[in-house]
Amino acid sequence: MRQIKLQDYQVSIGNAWAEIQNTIDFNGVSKCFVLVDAMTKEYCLPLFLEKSQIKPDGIIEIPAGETYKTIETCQRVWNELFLHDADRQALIINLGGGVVGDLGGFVASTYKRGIKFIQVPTTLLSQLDASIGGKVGVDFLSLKNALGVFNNPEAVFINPAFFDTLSDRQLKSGFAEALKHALIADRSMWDNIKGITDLRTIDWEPFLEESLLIKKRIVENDPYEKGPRKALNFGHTIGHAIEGVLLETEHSLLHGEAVLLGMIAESKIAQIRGLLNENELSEITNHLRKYVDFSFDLQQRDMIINLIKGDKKNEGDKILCTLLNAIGQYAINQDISLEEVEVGLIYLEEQFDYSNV
Ligand SMILES: O=C(O)C(=O)C[C@@H](O)[C@H](O)[C@H](O)COP(=O)(O)O
Repeated sequence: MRQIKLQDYQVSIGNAWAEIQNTIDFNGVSKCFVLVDAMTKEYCLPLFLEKSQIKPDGIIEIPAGETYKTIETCQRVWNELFLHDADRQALIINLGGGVVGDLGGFVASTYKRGIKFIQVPTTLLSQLDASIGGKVGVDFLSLKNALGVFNNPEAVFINPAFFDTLSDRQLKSGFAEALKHALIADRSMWDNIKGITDLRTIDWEPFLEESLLIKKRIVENDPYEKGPRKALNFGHTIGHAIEGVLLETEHSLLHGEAVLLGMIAESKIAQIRGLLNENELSEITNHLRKYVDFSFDLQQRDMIINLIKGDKKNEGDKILCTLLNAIGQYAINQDISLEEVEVGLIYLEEQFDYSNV
């Protein structure tokens, strides 16, 4: 078991099951609820209850999938908490992927002006991405995480044991966030990661720790994303827009898949701006493309552009994107034009020839 200490909470990686009950006891909790979605209820909850020996006062279930990361789903959960007479000493354990963690954290942060919560992320994506940094929220008007707050959990329990419940597609999507951490901050991690050929054989505990230490450094330096934390949004200006547009279509993508596409398109923009050279762009594209084994459709350009214009990082009319200026180095607040976005999207289409799915 490994531990990462952040300013006001701790992340345990590995078998720390008994620590979950200890955290509940330490916090003088009146009632404890476990939030699951339909998938984690079936595939993760039995293992979680058996190993942690927790006896929750209620299991609250929401439907699975990004389309349910909405304020309407929050209302259902708030309603359940009221029905169970949850008071301000109640605590929610969010057992699931990014949607459960982000939405559950938001529900907890706003219920009776805030109750405590614990994150038990079950997907590779949520373990690497949403688990630390305190960003909680929901989507709105197709804009990803448009409503939300920064609020830290009491503790985070990460366990690769849950990866047996993940499909290869989910695993690859989650891996995108590790690729992102390496690309923005660690050239040698990138070189190592390029050597990985089979995600199922990774020794996860040290791998997760290395990747999360990058994120920890960034979020502790800038918890409210005034500056350097924007580095973590590399690939997200274009990625979030693609994800949002495709969300309700038959070609919907997982978050990490959209971020992979975003990282490729944004690397092309960095190259035309002279931040990356041709070789670096090819190296990034050639490695990231190994994880792009899904089709995608970028034809709804106007909608993609509209969502890019609504990105949280923008200021006024300026689209402020995070780009790479070398492998392992980032440049925030890059004021990119719509023409450059178009070049990035065309580059993506050319790489994969998925423009006519
Ligand atoms: O923790 C962060 O900060 C990140 O930007 C991590 C992202 O990978 C993550 O997807 C995040 O939720 C996106 O944040 P948002 O504020 O752009 O919605």
